[in-house]
Amino acid sequence: MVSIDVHNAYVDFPIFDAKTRSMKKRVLGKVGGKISSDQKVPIIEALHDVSISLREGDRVGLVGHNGAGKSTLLRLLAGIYEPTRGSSRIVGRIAPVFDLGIGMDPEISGVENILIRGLFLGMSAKEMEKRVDDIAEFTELGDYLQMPLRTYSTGMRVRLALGVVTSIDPEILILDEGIGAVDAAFLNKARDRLKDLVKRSGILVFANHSDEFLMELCDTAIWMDEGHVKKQGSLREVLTEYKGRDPFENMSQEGLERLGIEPATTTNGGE
Ligand SMILES: Nc1ncnc2c1ncn2[C@@H]1O[C@H](COP(=O)(O)OP(=O)(O)OP(=O)(O)O)[C@@H](O)[C@H]1O
Repeated sequence: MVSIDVHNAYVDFPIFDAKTRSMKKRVLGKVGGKISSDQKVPIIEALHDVSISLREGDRVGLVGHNGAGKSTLLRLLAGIYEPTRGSSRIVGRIAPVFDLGIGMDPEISGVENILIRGLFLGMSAKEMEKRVDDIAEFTELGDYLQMPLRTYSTGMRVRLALGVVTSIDPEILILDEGIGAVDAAFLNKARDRLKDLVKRSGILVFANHSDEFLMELCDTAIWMDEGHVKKQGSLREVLTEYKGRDPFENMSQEGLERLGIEPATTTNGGE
């Protein structure tokens, strides 16, 4: 059974080369974790006393302002960072998708990159061999799949990367912003594959700034603020408090239809 348990975890980054030269005017900081300078070396407190328990079937969206600690938390949940203090216990095979293009080699072909990227995401060579034709078809890259990756445009690389990412069978799927940054037309095509991917995953943790995208893939959320968990609950509840308005309010007609929500439910006692 997959699970993630984080107890009273802190992640600190000591900064050994912080500049001591003061500025003429003190600038008030609004983003980022707290910087403590009681010690000789300034320390950025990226995560502060975080406790989270996730189980099979949990689909969690991560929201918060720039520097709130979302990426650091994702890295902690993926086992990439160890807590400076506190504990984290992760049971299950993790597929961390922080950057779609990571692990791609420009000198080898598209097909070879599909296989290697799959291994990087925890699949076996045999499993990837079985999936390669389906991925190739999805990307619509045709003969380009035999060409070195350096000949691809940015969008072509994204197609390849998204094809691989949506073909894996992760027990724990950790998705960072990047995946929402692909071109809208192709994302539409990838939407069903992404949804299937999430259905196959034991646990999903997904950091994204788009309400629509979050609502499509997640049902609960965690709001990070200055390195700590400010609120945890249903996605709608957390988004409403974080944004100061109901996320359904400004959603496009198409978005509402896709989520299977009647537009009338978003207005106050509307027809
Ligand atoms: N490798 C690092 N070294 C030093 N400080 C870091 C490092 N990574 C993150 N931080 C700091 O930790 C805090 C949290 O950063 P993090 O990247 O987790 O925020 P975020 O919520 O993902 O932000 P954004 O939405 O801007 O990507 C910030 O203050 C940042 O400066």
